Amino acid sequence: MSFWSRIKNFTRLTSAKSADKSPLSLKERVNALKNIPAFLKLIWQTNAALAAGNIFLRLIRSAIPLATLYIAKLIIDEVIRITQSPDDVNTSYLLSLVALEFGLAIFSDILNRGTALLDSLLGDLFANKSSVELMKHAATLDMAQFEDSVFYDKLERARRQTLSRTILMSQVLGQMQDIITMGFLAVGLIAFNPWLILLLLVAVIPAFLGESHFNERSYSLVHSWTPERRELDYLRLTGASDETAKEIKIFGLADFLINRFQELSDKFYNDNKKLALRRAAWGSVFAALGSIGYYGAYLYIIYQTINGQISIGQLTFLSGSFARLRGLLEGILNRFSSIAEGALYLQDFFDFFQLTPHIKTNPQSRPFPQPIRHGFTFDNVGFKYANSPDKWAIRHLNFTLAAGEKLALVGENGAGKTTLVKLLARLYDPSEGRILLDGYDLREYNPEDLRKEIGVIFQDFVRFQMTASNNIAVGRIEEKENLSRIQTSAAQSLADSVIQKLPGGYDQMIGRRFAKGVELSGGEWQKMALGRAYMRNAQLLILDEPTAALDARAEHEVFQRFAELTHGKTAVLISHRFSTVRMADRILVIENGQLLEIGSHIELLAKDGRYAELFRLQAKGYQ
Ligand SMILES: Nc1ncnc2c1ncn2[C@@H]1O[C@H](COP(=O)(O)OP(=O)(O)OP(=O)(O)O)[C@@H](O)[C@H]1O
Repeated sequence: MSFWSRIKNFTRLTSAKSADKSPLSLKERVNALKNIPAFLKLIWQTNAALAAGNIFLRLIRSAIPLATLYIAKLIIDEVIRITQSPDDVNTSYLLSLVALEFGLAIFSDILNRGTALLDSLLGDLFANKSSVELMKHAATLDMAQFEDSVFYDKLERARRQTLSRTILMSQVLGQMQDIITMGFLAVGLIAFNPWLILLLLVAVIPAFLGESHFNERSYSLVHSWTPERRELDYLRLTGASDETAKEIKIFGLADFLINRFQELSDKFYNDNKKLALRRAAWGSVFAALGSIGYYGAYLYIIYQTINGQISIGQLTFLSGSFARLRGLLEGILNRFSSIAEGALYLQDFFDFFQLTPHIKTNPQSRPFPQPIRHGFTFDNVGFKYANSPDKWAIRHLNFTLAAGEKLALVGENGAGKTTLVKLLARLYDPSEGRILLDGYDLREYNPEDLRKEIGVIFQDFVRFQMTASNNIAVGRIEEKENLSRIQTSAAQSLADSVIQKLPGGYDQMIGRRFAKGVELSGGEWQKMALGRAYMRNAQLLILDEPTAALDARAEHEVFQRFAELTHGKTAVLISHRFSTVRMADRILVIENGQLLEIGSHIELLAKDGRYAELFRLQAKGYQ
């Protein structure tokens, strides 16, 4: 088991407040710092050699400032010695010191570039790896989770983290380096006068507290704006994309979208501006305090030099050390608060990995029947979508879809046909009742085994911006190199005639998104999608309005083939066209989520109920 898959064990922290907008407490902020070790482990796991090299170079770098300052002190003292003793003008020691400092400068530059290079390589690898892990984890989650806006906010924040976390990585490593550098410099300063260190701390701490306060405010602001930022992204995309351009132009929607974008972005800008102004004002006050501390210490050192207690070389060493220390300490404290802020964002990242699907593989799962013997039985099935908890999408459904049967679902828009099919494919579990397969609850089977045996083409099937051959192969992606299987499936769904007309044939890129892509018509896309169902060769085939965009001749042909090719297989068809529906063995009429009638075309016509009424209504339209 990789570290990534064990992420949740390392991050048993209070979950960051996802949707609420209240600022985070100090405890939550301190708690978030516990994410840093887990984060460092992730980096180490990404590439141990690069991480070790990075730490090694930084360790060496941390000793260089002290060495440089000390050599400078020796140089100044030597220059003064030479100027004060004209009899001894031997400069070889002086020159060797200058050469040493020169060598150190070159070495330091090489080290700087080395760490920058390792940082960027490691950062890129980390960003790639976390994106991959994010996609992998998202793939394990349930449909219902994708329809939940709180989930989307988490996903969104985690997605943003994958890139910006590389900055946090450099910050954490830089922090370690600076702390060691500071240790070296502090030893020198303490040897001279420990009070100087105290003066330094007093000068720097107010700035640190101010910074952490403002970082926390800024995190809360960004956090609370996640839904609005998602809307901003959506508006930006909708306002300028090939998929929306047509309707935006026809309906003249550009101004409507731009105004909404402007309104939201202005509000965010203003909130941000207020915070930035306060931060700048307080920042100046704290910086002035820091300067007072520094110049106080400086005066003290100068005074000691005038009194002859220390040499000019020591003066430059100490004032240099003090200035470096002040810079370092300020940097460390400020960086500490931005690391703490980064750790809060990291919490979002880990939070996402803590989400677990409800529909899981059951370790004692039942082997999937080969072949299905009796079929699927809906036993008082009811379902509510999590985002509409007050409304039953379907309820009290009792019927059996027998093995080998072709069942058509008929009903008005929103009646619950697609929902029924989604339950059959176990994209969701029923809110009440159960669905049985050959007498056992669907939950007793492994969801992956079930999905392998089901081929569903939804009405909103995906128009993959890929080659023609891949568009069909997605029905059974393991067979993507099996051109003859792809071609056979294409022939069965009538997609072959579409593909033959494409300049690149099966290798033709489809869709407008990428260079040289060819766009298809709605019906042509549908034939491609139908090809996926044949590619699948599953025991249960579900076609959810698969022919809505097909012309009359194509539809007739598609269904004749469908009937021949799925002979003996179980199939569910959803269609508003009764010419198609009547070909099914039985028809289930669904109304407001409930079963109204079920029977063959002949039986339902004889019953003279809703089906007969709708059938006659449509037939009249063709007369
Ligand atoms: N993801 C969802 N979240 C919340 N409610 C949903 C969701 N999908 C569908 N619904 C609701 O569930 C009800 C049934 O929808 P369903 O898509 O099953 O209808 P349908 O019979 O397939 O309709 P159509 O003929 O228009 O495709 C509708 O009232 C719809 O608003």
